[in-house]
Amino acid sequence: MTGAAHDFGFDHVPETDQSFENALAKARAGERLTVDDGVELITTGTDREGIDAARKELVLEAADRRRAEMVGDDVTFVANLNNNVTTACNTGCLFCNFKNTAHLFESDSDADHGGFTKTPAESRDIVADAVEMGVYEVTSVSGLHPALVLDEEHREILEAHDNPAAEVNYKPPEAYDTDPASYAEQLSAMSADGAHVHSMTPEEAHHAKRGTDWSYEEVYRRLADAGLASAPGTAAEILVPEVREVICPGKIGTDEWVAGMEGAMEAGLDVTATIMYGHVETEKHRVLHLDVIRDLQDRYGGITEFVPLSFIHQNTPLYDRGLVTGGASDDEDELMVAVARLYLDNVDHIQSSWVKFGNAKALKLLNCGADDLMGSILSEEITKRVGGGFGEFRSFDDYVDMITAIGRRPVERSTDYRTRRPIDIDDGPHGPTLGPRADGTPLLDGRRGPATADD
Ligand SMILES: C[S@@+](CC[C@H](N)C(=O)[O-])C[C@H]1O[C@@H](n2cnc3c(N)ncnc32)[C@H](O)[C@@H]1O
Ligand SMILES: Nc1c(NC[C@H](O)[C@H](O)[C@H](O)CO)[nH]c(=O)[nH]c1=O
Ligand SMILES: N[C@@H](Cc1ccc(O)cc1)C(=O)O
Ligand code: SF4
Repeated sequence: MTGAAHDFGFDHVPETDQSFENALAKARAGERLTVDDGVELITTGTDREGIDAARKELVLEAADRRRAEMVGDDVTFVANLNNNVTTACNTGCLFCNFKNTAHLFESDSDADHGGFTKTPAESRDIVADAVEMGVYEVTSVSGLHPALVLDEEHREILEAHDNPAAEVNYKPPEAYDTDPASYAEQLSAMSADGAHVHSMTPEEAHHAKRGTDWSYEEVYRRLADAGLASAPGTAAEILVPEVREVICPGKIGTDEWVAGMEGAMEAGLDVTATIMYGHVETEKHRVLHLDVIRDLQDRYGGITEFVPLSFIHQNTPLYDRGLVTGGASDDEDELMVAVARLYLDNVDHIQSSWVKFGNAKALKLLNCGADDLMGSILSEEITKRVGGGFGEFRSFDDYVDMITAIGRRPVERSTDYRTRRPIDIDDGPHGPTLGPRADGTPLLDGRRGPATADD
């Protein structure tokens, strides 16, 4: 926990009855790891202060070998676009600078908040342009706007409350400059041109069922009927209550996050899973988090990939209030990816996120256990707004250059990884072929991605 500026008095500290050597031997033999094993590997031994460089190399090597055994040497990526609907959110997570307080979006506020809300028509136009360019997937994650509801039936239920703003975090669309309409209308707009819509984190699904007794399965079924194809497992952060109390006291708890993911899988959707690490948590919390994910996957099996999201600290309340002094170190990033690969023996794909790591480190992580290099993205907002400086898109030629530079084979994939196309590296320039309108034409030729709508 290099970033933590305080002793938070956590109950979970990295102490074990295991030795580093035994944990490494189990990892190399492909045995299922315990939490203590994971802690020994991610700390390079609790018997030593700090990270031991030689031991770290042994852990990375074991993870790289496991990656090769599980999924081979291909490096995958997807042609995708981020289309986030709104930045309005009152949840107040202390690591997030994506959101803006929702009352700033009200018609009677003249504050310049710098955020946005899109109407379904605007979302549709943005996605249609991207699909025309060859994009396969649209990833959409949004603030919990008080006017956003699941569908019209949900709106009626919320409006029937005596004081919906106080009781169920609901305000009518008329109160705002821009009406985001319902999740169902947004999903229907984003899927209209044939894109795979990857959206609705468990936190958003919780917002989409507030004030009702609907199950997560029911909610995700309705969302799937409206056009949702798979769900991102963000909002996970660190799935240990004592950490959530510090960094996101307004968010759903660990059990609720798990229930949301179960509901999505019960509704037949694929999901991803994430961890956001490198802030106040200890190495023990990181491994406890992996244990929650492995257990969920044992029971449901619908997690297609695990995405380690390294905390970007600039412009966040955690940093501004002096609770952290920075994010994870390079060693911590490498060990997070490696131990995720070794611990999650039931999740095939580990993603290296260039948005969070930049190109050089993202490539290095492909030799530490990761096998997927995310997506073209075209317009990235969450990391950019928080101060991350690694840009907003990667073209297919960028992907081919980067992946061949480390001696691996670039493969375009579908969101669910079930369709793959190895890229013929001699046949450039390269473009997507799996999207509904993709014909191999390059996604971008040095120009910026499609425009985004702003309030
Ligand atoms: C911004 S939220 C949007 C979706 C929805 N409001 C939710 O919380 O699920 C999506 C994810 O972005 C990630 N994120 C936000 N701020 C971040 C930061 N400073 N560094 C790294 N990841 C961050 C978190 O993991 C969060 O769950
Ligand atoms: N790692 C990040 C992602 N990953 C999402 C992927 O690009 C893709 O949607 C997923 O692999 C499913 O196909 N998205 C972000 O916005 N930011 C990231 O850091
Ligand atoms: N959009 C999230 C990350 C994300 C989204 C979807 C995923 O499947 C995975 C990760 C961010 O920028 O932090
Ligand atoms: S992480 Fe999501 S819920 Fe939390 S403040 Fe940011 S947008 Fe809102």
